[in-house]
Amino acid sequence: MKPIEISCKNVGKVFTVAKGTETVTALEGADLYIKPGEFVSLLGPSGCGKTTLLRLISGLEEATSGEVLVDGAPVHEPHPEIGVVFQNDLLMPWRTVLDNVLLQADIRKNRNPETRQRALELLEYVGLEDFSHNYPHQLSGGMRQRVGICRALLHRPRLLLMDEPFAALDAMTRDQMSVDLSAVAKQSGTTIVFVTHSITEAVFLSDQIYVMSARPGRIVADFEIDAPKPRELRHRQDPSFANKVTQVTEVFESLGVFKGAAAQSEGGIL
Ligand SMILES: Nc1ncnc2c1ncn2[C@@H]1O[C@H](COP(=O)(O)OP(=O)(O)OP(=O)(O)O)[C@@H](O)[C@H]1O
Repeated sequence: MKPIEISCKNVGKVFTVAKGTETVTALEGADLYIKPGEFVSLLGPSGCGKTTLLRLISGLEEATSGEVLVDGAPVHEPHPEIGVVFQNDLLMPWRTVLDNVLLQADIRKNRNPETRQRALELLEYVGLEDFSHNYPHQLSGGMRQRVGICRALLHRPRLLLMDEPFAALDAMTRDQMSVDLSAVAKQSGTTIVFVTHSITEAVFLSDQIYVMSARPGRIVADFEIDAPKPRELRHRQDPSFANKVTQVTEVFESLGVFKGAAAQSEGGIL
């Protein structure tokens, strides 16, 4: 499995809305490069075009300007070797955990002893070996997201796209999922593009962070994180981690996404 390489050159996306009478510029002049096997986060405020950029990379949506290249070739349709994990786990409630993981095998018509074995191994890897015959409603939110990750990894995707996969989880589960994902990323070696609003999550997980401005989304900064992987929660206490979080936070402050407490206390309506 050779992980996918991605480059976006001056990519823009304009949506036509209101029955064709108005347009929304979701993305403008986005440039980025993702090395094969890299873990990259797209980080930015709500509505800045993170999901749009992810959909352009996946081939589900076409750019209105610029180019999206996957392994050097322009993307015009969904790539077959992609795995996707969304904020909502989208598990099928009538399928068991194992059958949910095997969904991709059923769609690709290759359910066989080998894919079943791989599904069971993936479930064991994420600590769900005792739940393979349970149904989604019998699991916690974190467990369901783990099933979703196993399902996305079943066919050994060369690219894993994750759109705020932990957004609906409580803080402690989210921390554990980050640790688990760091290990999964290292072991699978696949290229991962991860959308998040969380600065600490992005710094914890990524090799590279692309910071996006508010709409129309532009890439305004990028940061390289070269800490060894897989990462553990205690690494968040390292001075280098704190420095990186501060640097990224300062970019958002300079963009006016975050305001200081002094600015907040002006006005006196409380
Ligand atoms: N299919 C669409 N048709 C029209 N406008 C769209 C469409 N998809 C996205 N947009 C608009 O494009 C902009 C960017 O949306 P997008 O979902 O990419 O942002 P985001 O950064 O992922 O947001 P969030 O963090 O809130 O999920 C928004 O203004 C949104 O309303």
